[in-house]
Amino acid sequence: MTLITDVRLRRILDSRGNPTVEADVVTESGGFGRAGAPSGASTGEYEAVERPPAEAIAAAREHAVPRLVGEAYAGNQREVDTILHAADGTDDFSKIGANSAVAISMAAAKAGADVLGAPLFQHLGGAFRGENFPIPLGNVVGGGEHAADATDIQEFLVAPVGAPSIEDAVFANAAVHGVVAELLEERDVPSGKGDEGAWAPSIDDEAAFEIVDEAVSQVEDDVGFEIRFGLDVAAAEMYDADSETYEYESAGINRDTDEQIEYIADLVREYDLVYVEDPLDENDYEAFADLTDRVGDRTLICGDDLFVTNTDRLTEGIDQGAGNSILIKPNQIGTLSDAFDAIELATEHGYDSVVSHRSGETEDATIAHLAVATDAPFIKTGAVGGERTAKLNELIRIADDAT
Ligand SMILES: O=C(O)[C@@H](CO)OP(=O)(O)O
Ligand SMILES: [Mg+2]
Repeated sequence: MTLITDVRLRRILDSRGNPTVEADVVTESGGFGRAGAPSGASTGEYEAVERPPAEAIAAAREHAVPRLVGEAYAGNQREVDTILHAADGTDDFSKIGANSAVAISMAAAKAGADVLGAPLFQHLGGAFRGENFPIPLGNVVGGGEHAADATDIQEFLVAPVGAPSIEDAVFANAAVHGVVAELLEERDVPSGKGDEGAWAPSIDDEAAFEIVDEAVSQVEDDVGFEIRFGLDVAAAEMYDADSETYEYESAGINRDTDEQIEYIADLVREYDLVYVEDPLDENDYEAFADLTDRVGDRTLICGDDLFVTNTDRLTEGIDQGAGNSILIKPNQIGTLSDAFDAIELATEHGYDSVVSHRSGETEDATIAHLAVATDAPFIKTGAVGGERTAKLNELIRIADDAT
């Protein structure tokens, strides 16, 4: 029933207004799945390769589609993803593009779920999933590669750790986003939004810490459950290999690796941060391990550009004690099966998985299902904005048995 009878690929717009790949997968019995590839701005050096969409589509039509149509079963995700790898033939999807690969992989999963008549999370995770929900990390202030003339730290992320339900959690994050706007206005700081819908004011990181800390406390008092916050430093974007320093442009400060470790450890203690992503350069496992030694017992040290959802890189991290958490972005590695493998390896070794959006997104909500299917403790998918709320609202629907 899930034999694939058609795969169609097209260019659509992503949230930045750039083209991206959308895939439709149709099965013999009329099952249908559609998925769009997201796209990063602060991409890791070791990610699978995103090709220009028109080229990725042409290459996938030539090499992958003929191997799938009439040959593969959408309900057999491993088979679909193995074929995508074989059709590509490289280590990093540089032939058909990780954007074509991930769109087809996710569309096939949805077509498989459609034939089964099951919600996607159940098709992917089994009958006993759907009870636990990830804590949503909501980006409320940001800069870095996601907005010009804003904070050096890329993302200030609200974590409603005490929320009694996913609905309460999602609304709490949106409330903090709203209070941040009020606090900026009180200080006469004008602000637009960055790529992920976070406020992107022209302030330094110190001011951002004060504002987010205050906004979190206000909303915590209102809602009556614990809310904390964390960061995506995206430090690889700040790191200058020649001077071997992290450049904080808005503050006019450069920190060497030891100073960076000390600075982040101090922030963790001062603000009781629950989460710190990419605090150090993507090539520096050793510094990650050092920081994890110091504060890994009280916060998550998460590798995004460090691990790129790649089991080889995660294995290296596990061996060295680098971090205690991994960001999971299916398009970084190219298929859902690969993303699953990374989550399973992480779980086996006590690393928390954080399923994540990209800064360039579509309305696709697959990551909401992936997080529930794998029982991931966190999801990072923004706080507001249509392409972000697509995932958040899908989590609310899953909890309401309405998918
Ligand atoms: O760095 C990140 O974690 C992501 C998502 O927030 O950004 P981008 O998609 O630009 O890599
Ligand atoms: Mg990141």
